[in-house]
Amino acid sequence: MLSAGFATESLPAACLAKKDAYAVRDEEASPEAETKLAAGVERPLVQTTRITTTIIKLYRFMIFVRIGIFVLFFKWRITNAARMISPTDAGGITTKPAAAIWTASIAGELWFAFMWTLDQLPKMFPVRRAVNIAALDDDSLLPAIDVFVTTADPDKEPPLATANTVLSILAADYPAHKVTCYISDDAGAEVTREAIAEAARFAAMWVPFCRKHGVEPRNPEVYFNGDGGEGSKERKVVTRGRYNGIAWPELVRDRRRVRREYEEMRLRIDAVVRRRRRPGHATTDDYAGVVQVVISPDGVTAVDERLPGLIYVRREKRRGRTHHRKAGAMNALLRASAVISNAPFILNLDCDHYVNNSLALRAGVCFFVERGEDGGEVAFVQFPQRFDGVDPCDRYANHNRVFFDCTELGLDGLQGPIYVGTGCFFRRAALYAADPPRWRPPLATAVESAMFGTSVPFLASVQATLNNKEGGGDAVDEAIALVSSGYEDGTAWGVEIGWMYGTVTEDVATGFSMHRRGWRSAYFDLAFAAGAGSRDAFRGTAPINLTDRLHQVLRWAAGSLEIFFSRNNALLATASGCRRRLHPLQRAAYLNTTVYPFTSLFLIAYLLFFPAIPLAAGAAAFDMPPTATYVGFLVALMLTLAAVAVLETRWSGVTITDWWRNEQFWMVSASGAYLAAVTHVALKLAAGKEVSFNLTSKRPAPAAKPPLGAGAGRYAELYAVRWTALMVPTSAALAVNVASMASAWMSMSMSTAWDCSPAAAVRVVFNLWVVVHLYPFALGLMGRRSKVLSPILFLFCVVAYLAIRFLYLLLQFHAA
Ligand SMILES: O=c1ccn([C@@H]2O[C@H](COP(=O)(O)OP(=O)(O)O[C@H]3O[C@H](CO)[C@@H](O)[C@H](O)[C@H]3O)[C@@H](O)[C@H]2O)c(=O)[nH]1
Ligand SMILES: [Mn+2]
Repeated sequence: MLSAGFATESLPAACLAKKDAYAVRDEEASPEAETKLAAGVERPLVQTTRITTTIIKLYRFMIFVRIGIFVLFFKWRITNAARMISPTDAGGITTKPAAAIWTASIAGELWFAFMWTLDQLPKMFPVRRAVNIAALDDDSLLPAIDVFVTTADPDKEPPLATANTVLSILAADYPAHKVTCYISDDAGAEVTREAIAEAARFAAMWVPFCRKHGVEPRNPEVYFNGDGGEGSKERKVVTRGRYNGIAWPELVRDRRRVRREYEEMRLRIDAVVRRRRRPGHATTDDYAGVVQVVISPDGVTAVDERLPGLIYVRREKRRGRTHHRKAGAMNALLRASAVISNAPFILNLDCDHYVNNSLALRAGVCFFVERGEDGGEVAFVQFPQRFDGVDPCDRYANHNRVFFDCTELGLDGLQGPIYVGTGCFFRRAALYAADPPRWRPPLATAVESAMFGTSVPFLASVQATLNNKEGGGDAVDEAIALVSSGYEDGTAWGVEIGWMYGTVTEDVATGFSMHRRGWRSAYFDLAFAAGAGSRDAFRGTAPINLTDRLHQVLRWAAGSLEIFFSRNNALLATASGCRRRLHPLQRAAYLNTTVYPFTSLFLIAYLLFFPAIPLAAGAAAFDMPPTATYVGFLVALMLTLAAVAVLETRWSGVTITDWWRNEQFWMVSASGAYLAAVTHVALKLAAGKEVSFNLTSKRPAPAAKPPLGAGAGRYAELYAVRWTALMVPTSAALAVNVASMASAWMSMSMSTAWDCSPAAAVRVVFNLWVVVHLYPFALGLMGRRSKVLSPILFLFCVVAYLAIRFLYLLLQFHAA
């Protein structure tokens, strides 16, 4: 479709001319691509190294070996099936249900193989990034940044935490006059506004303190009261090391003073929150827009130290009007900031994600100021999402290590990782539906109000941005008009421009809309690049409670399917008829992130129906004796799966435990939450029922009374069970597989005839495989009792018994 104000007719021609769209180029980047601010910078700012170890080569090789086995397996399976189902075959299956099961299982196996391949292929060419932050030491070289923080519910997102996030941004190591922080309050809550005002007051003391002593992290709550998850020890060591000498007593003195002030701020915010809880302070979803300058972008505080600008934004909400959740909030901020600071680059943080490494902003802009290989073509830079307060075992795979530390690295080697929300830097022009310089026709015409809306100052700012000029102003009144609920009516907002609407995972859709235009993106793990023991750029909170976690996964899965059934479908979407702008493997990755919930349909058949049939039917009617070929294939597939996994952990540095957690949680969520997501989206397609955005709670739920011997403890959340319908299919699967094992156990001890059935042996192995995957789920269901009863012991007995039994069986089978 249209791209902002550029002659679109010439686009396909331009695409054809650039045949090799995704090869690494060595030609000069177009002059437009250069940020003029950084003309005199020592290059390169960003160093990209492809991982070329022997391990990665083995890894690629094993992927192809496994795909080869898949091909052979399915060839065998399908010819075999055709013969088996054929009614003329004497030894074949004759009953209809058996034939149906046979067919369904082949379909399922094909799907699993397809998904595995989609998952692995984009990881074959990973890269690592390093940045040269020191090269941007001269502050005049740094571009301006607007930081967007979104908050939506003061109950689930405590205002104190939001205030701390804001403080960590204000205190980040970046020239104050080049940072403006915008906070979007989607609850229209007075309490949030007051908390922000308190934060601004305290910032006058906090920011100079951080700068003077170089403290980390610059989130005061974590600095003073942090639970030491990431190492309070480290904090002390580092600070002491740096303050060898006379400055140490001074830090202690300052720290005490600032801490006292911080505690007072905390108390004041607490008081505001309590006041709000009283009746009469209910929030509504109907209120006027507010844009309030809390700290003026060019203001100087009392202590004569400049602070970054801080703007509180409450977009207008009217009953009966859709507000498009986070995407709508981000778009409102995009417009409001355009007429105030109009920085060329934007950082998005959710209200719980604070700046944990004060160099994060400098690291982020390196990618935009760079003009080398990716010069001027990087639309966004995603940072890994790291979390505080996750239980050490990471029972529900909250850290998503395999995604952040493998998949994103792989995609980074293929033009661009996926945008997954908080912790991401953007190029403003890319959000205005502009094409990257390489695809951009030279003629830039007027910015159309039909797309951008009718605000003249805003259109002027868009024009300035697209032409790489500065421009902005302090049009606060105009900003209020820009956050009105009707501004976007009849425009291209959410469709072409800004954050995308129509899905609850606006992040994936928005990143995709940029990639399809030919923009690249980057992934940067600051802590890894800076070496062992370094600080993550940002940190946030994650739901460690099974119920919350399942709801989060449900939302992601439903949002992904919404994208699949939208104009942003990975297979169909093109930009101006140019298919070549997306790398095919990048497309595969997007396909993967949008179809994965369908896995649940097959998985539930495997986990629930297939094991249940012999139990219910009572007879081994459907037991086909597994042929040696079949068992051979199974073993080969399992071995190659393990080999690929081990090699993957070796090149990426993810631990085997992380990988295993990931596998386990995959089964837990695929059997419950994905299934619900498929249902939701089917309902949406059939009956137009919207998928709801269930905000993730950032505060631990009030812990239930601890039983004797088990205190509330640090991870009390982990043991609070709140039943939800999402748990039903998974619980059923767990029950069926345990029952199936139990019945096998019983018949093994009762009859000897059964012992010789290899079909039953295969089934028990499968049951066992399911149960070990669902083990974290079982722990979750047991809640607090899981601490007392130690289900490990119980399961271990079952497993040990079955293993011995199985070995015995095998021996007998071979002897016979
Ligand atoms: O109407 C809304 C709903 C949400 N939000 C904000 O959106 C953010 C993300 O919400 P959260 O409940 O924390 O979702 P998570 O699943 O934890 O977040 C991940 O997934 C989301 C997409 O589902 C992305 O938007 C996030 O950036 C990403 O971190 C929070 O800052 C909210 O305040 C709004 O501003 N308005
Ligand atoms: Mn979140």
